[in-house]
Amino acid sequence: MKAILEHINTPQDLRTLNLKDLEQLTIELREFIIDIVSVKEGHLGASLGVVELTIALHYAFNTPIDKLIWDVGHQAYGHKILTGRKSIFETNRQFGGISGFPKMEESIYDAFGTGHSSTSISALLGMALSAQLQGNIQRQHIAVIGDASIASGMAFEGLNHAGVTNTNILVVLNDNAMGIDPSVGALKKYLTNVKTGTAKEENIFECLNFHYTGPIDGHNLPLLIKELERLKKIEGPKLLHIITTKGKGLKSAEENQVVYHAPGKFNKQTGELQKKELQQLPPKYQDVFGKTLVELALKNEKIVGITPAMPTGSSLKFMMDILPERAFDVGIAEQHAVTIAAGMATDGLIPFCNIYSTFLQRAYDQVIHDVAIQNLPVIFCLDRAGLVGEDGPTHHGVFDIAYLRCIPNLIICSPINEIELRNIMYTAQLGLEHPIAIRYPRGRGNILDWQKSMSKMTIGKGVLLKEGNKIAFLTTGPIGNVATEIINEIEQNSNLAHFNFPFIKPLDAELLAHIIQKFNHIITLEDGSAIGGFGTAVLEFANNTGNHKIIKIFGIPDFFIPHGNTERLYKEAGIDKMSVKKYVQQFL
Ligand SMILES: Cc1ncc(C[n+]2csc(CCOP(=O)(O)OP(=O)(O)O)c2C)c(N)n1
Ligand SMILES: CC(=O)[C@@H](O)[C@H](O)COP(=O)(O)O
Ligand SMILES: [Mg+2]
Repeated sequence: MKAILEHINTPQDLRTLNLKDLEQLTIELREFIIDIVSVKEGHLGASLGVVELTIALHYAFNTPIDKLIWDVGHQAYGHKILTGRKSIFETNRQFGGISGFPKMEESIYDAFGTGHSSTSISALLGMALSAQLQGNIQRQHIAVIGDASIASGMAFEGLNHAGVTNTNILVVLNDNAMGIDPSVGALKKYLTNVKTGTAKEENIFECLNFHYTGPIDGHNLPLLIKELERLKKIEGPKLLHIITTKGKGLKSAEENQVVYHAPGKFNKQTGELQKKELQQLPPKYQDVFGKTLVELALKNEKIVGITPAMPTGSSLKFMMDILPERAFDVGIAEQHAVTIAAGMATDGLIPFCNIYSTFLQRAYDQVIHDVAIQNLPVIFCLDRAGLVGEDGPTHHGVFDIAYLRCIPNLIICSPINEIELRNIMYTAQLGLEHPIAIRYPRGRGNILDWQKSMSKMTIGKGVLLKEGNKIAFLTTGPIGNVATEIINEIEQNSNLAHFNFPFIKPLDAELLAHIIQKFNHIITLEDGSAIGGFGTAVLEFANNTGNHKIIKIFGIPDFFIPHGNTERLYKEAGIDKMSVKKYVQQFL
C-alpha cells in the first residue's frame, strides 16, 4: 500500500505535502521503482540513488515551467513516476511503452532527451541563454549530472562556457563515485579529496566561476530542499555537489553497484538475481572479444586495450584483471579514447579500442582526423552494433557502416559469428596496413564450441556459403544466419545462393563482379542503415559495372527504430525473417 504515492500524479500534488509525507514518499517511490524494475528490468541503481533529489527538485522548483534535464537519463525513473507516468511505468522500455530515458515527445516534464552522457550542461545553457534573450528572467534551469559524466569533455565544454555567462543555471553534481563501473581519473580523485576534506584551498568549480555548495548528503531530504530553495534565489551559474549511494535502499544494489546498474529480473524482497537457465548457452559477443583479447595479448606484448568507461559492458575487464598495465579505462571520453589509440599506434603499439557503436558517433572527427588520414593501424572493436533492444534509438548501433564506409583507408568488418570475430581479431593484431573497424552485436552468438584456434583471414575476401542459380543473398554480419535459416526453410532453395561478406570495405570486387554477372536478382541484408550501408555499397559497385540487375536492399529504414525487444524491432525495421522470406518467395 503506497498511501502517499497513490495520490501523486504530478509535481503539483507533491508540492502540497508536508515534510513528513515527503519523507514517506521517498520510501514509497523507492519501493515502486524496485517493484517494477524487478520484473520488467531496466536501470536500477542510478534511480534508487536519486530518489530524495528527484522529490526535492520537483518540490523546490516549478517544473515543467522550470527546466530540468537528467544527464544520460538512466536515473530518471523516479522523475517519470512523479510526472504523470506512474500508471504506465510498467511499460518502461517495452515496445510501445514509455522510454527508459527522458524524451521530449513523451512528457512536458522531459525538458530534453538524453541517453548519451554529458550533454545536459550544454543543453541547459542553451535554454538559459534563450530565456535571457527572450526576457524570461524568472525561469530556472537545472541539470543533474553524475560524477562520471561530468568528467567527459562535453560537460567540461559546457561548464567552461557557462562560467562566463550570468545565466540562471544550477548544475547538480550527483557524486556516487561510480559510473557503470567505478569512476576513474583525476577528477574522481579530486572529488574524493573534497569529500574527505583533503582538497587544497581552491575549488575547481569556483575557479570556473560557479557558485559552489557542498558536498552535502544527497539522501537528506530536508537539507536538499533547504539548499535548493536557497540556490533558487542566487543569480548566475551554481553547482550543488551532493553525495549519494548508487542503489540506495536495496542492500544488494548498494553492495554490488556494478551488477545492479541494470540487473535484469530480481527478487524484490531479497534483491537476489533471477537464476539464469542452467543449460549451456553460446557466449556473449562481448565475452568473445574480451577473452580473445586476453588470449592474444598474452602472446603479443604490443597489444593494448582501451575502453571509454565500459570495462564490464565491453568485457575489457578480463584484460584489466590479467594485464592491468596494458588495459585502460579512460572514463566517458570516446574522443580521447580514439586519439590515445592513435598516439599509441604511432609508436608501434597495437591498440584494440573498444567502443559501443553508438558511442563512437561522438568521436567521428577523431576517427577521420587522427586515425584514418594518418592511416594508423588502430583496431576499433565496435560492440552493440545493430539493434540493441530496450535502450532504443539513442543506443542502437545502426549507423556505423554508413558513417564509416565513406572514410578512406578504413577497413570495415562485420563477422558472421564468434569464430569469424576471433579470426579477424587475430588477423588484425598480426599487423595491418590500415585501421580497421570490427563491428559485432549485443547479446549471444550461436556457437558453443567457439574457443578454437584462430586462423588468418584475407582482408576483403567474401565467402560462398551456398550455391544457387537464380537469386543471390549477399549478407554481412550475424544477420547472415537469418538468410541461412530462410534458405533452409524454402523448398526450392536450389535457386538461392548465399554469399557472406565479412568485409564491407574493401568489398570483394572479384566475387561481386561474378555475382552481378551471374544473377539477375540480388538481395542484400544487413542490420545497419539501408542508406549508405552494405547494400548501398553493392548497388554502387553494380552501377559502376554498368550491369543493371534487380538489387533489393534490406537494412534499417530511414526512421529511428524505437525501443523494445529486438525480435519485435527487427519486424519494425522490416528485416526480420518473415519479411525477408516473404519477399524471396514471390520470385520462386
Ligand atoms: C557518451 C556515452 N558513453 C557511455 C555511456 C554509457 N554509460 C551510461 S551510464 C554511464 C555511467 C554514468 O555514470 P554517472 O554519470 O556517474 O551516473 P550514475 O550512473 O553514477 O548515476 C555510462 C558510462 C553513455 N550513456 N554515453
Ligand atoms: C545508460 C547506458 O547508456 C548504459 O547503461 C547502457 O544501457 C548499457 O547498455 P548494455 O546493457 O548494452 O551494456
Ligand atoms: Mg556516478
